Amino acid sequence: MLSLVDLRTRLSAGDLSPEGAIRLAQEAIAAREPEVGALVCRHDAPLVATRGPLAGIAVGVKDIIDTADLPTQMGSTIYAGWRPRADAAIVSRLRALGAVPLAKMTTCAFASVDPTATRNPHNLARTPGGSSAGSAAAVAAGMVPLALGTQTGGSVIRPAAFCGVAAIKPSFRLLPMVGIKTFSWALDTLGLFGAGIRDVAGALALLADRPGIDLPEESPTGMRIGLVLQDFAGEADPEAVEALQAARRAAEALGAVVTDLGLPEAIAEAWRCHPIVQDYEARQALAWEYAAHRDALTPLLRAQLDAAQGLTAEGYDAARRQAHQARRMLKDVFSEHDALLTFSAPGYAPAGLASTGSPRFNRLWTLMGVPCVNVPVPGPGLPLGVQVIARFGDDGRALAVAAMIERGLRAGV
Ligand SMILES: NC(=O)CC(=O)O
Repeated sequence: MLSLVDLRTRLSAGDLSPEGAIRLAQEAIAAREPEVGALVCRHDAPLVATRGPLAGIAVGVKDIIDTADLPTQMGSTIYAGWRPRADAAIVSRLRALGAVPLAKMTTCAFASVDPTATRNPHNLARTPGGSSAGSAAAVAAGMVPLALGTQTGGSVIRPAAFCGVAAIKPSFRLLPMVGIKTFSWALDTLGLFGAGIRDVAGALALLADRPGIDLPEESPTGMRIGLVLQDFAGEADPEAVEALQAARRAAEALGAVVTDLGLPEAIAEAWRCHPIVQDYEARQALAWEYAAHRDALTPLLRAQLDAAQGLTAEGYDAARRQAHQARRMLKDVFSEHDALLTFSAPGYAPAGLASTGSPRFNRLWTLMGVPCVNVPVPGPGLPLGVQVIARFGDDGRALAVAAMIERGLRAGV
């Protein structure tokens, strides 16, 4: 994979030019795209800035995020050829930092659940996950060092786990959602994919203009970590359970105190409320598409919006009250824990391309608005990941604990 940190080191040392770094991405895309299918479209001869902390960094942009110089098609025929007038705020930020938004990446239609044609680079007969399918697959295939995705349920963390890459779904609204097609305004969150935790941390610190988010010189010690099985979300597959235990061992070997933690029922109830909030808002956010182009909607999304027609404002308001109560209770949990450790996905990437997998281990945390980091777990089989979660606004701690666990796992402790 292309490491953003390694590329920046070579660029700073003058061992690599910005044009040369972009060429590395273009060559990798040419080599892997035919079998992976992560891209929707790309610049063949991009303008390459020579100044800025991200000069020479090629970025993949999920195709619900507006770009003024490339079409934004939402993964839907309804928006075939659509050309936004302006860049989304995050794309403008990338350009201001010198980065090159090189390609638009495949997405499930409107960032929901209908699968794309993108294949998992680790096993082309399996899904890369969704809805940020192309972003996760492109980083995993070494095509780009950084990719943007979004998460409403589990669309950043789950594909990152399936593809074996690092990713963060940051605290809610840490990054601007201006210029990104809305599915659920209470949930939609921009996320980042990179080769490793340090790559994602460095990118987020720059994009959010918060240097404190980047990894500290020293790994944190004595971290109090709550290991959460989320049994209300169902069982995880044996390989996911083993990956979680390996992460626990790695954390303990590096001085963390890991305790099994059950969550209060009010938080479990909020997990059940996520789909109500999501689908009630999606019904409004996609009202035009549903009214004017229902037959052109992808089948799973069409069924999802059909079912959403029966949701009530009263039910939506009750779900939001439950989420608010759960967020308050989660603050108490984080008064006794520095981070939580849980599953990133139920197990390996599902076989075939018919499903992008289940967000059942992700959706609660999206509703809570807390920072979530996927840590790839090395192993002989298909990629697996575990999820490190910190309190709202403490993205730097989530990344620091994730980097500690990543280091322990890589060292095989
Ligand atoms: N957009 C989403 O997060 C949906 C999903 O988890 O697949």
